[in-house]
Amino acid sequence: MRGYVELFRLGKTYDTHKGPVVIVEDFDLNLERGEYVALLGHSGCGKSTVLTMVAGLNPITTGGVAIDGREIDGPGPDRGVVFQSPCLMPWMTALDNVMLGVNQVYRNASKNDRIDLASYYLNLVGLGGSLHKRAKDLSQGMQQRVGIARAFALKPKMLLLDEPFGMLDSLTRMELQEILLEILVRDKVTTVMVTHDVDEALFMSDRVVMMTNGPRARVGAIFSLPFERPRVRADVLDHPEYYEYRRKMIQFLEEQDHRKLKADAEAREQAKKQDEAEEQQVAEAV
Ligand SMILES: Nc1ncnc2c1ncn2[C@@H]1O[C@H](COP(=O)(O)OP(=O)(O)OP(=O)(O)O)[C@@H](O)[C@H]1O
Repeated sequence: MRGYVELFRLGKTYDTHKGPVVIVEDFDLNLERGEYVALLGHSGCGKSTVLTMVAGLNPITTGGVAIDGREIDGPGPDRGVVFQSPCLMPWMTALDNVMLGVNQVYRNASKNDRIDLASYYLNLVGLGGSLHKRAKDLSQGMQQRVGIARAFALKPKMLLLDEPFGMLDSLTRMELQEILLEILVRDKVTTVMVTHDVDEALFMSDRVVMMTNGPRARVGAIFSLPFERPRVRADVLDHPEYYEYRRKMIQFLEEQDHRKLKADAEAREQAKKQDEAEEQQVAEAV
């Protein structure tokens, strides 16, 4: 199957002081237009590495990414990225922070149209009353709202979210999850979200992609979720299959843990045997 977004045999090798390390290998994934996919896996397995390669912010070592039939070769306005922390210009207002990108992408639009566009998305994320507040005077949750408005205002084909709610308190997190879903569904933006949170993945996504532990991490399992859209949190939590999906995801993560512990123990055993063999050789030589 070829998708609207295709990640084909995507791989990343980082150069480290111990030599090259293959972090992600043969990562294959297809997304339909408007689909929401969560990437879940243990810390350090390579989730952000995959996301930043799709964003064009991290050079791809092997394979590639195509969006709407075109292979990417760097960052572009067709992909909006929201990180855990939004990196705003602190001395600029909420509106001007969003205008920064809008001015670049919509150069030919009139100034009023550009202001209307930026204000529209700031309104949608609940910041209609704070357009002219400086970013440094906004709470963390409000700053993240600006980051989300900034990404949407560029009308991207794809939204890439790297733990976007990770720094927020649980009430703000839930509110922003719902706002984000509302805009995403309306604008039909194809989304990949990196998260550690099984419940967040279940509430937000159409499919959850479980990554195996690195090195050489890849897609280990994919869960297609049966919850209807628009999502209502209480209905999702009450769905008869919610806890079964949750259990399967946690089981997958636990199995990865066991495999890692086993692989670490085998590596230690191997190293010990090698040391013993070397000592034996030295003793025999003497
Ligand atoms: N520039 C780099 N050079 C060398 N190694 C790197 C580099 N960036 C990331 N890594 C390593 O690659 C592995 C995967 O990192 P990555 O941040 O993609 O994982 P992650 O699954 O997103 O982790 P987390 O859930 O903790 O954010 C880690 O072992 C990390 O130390």
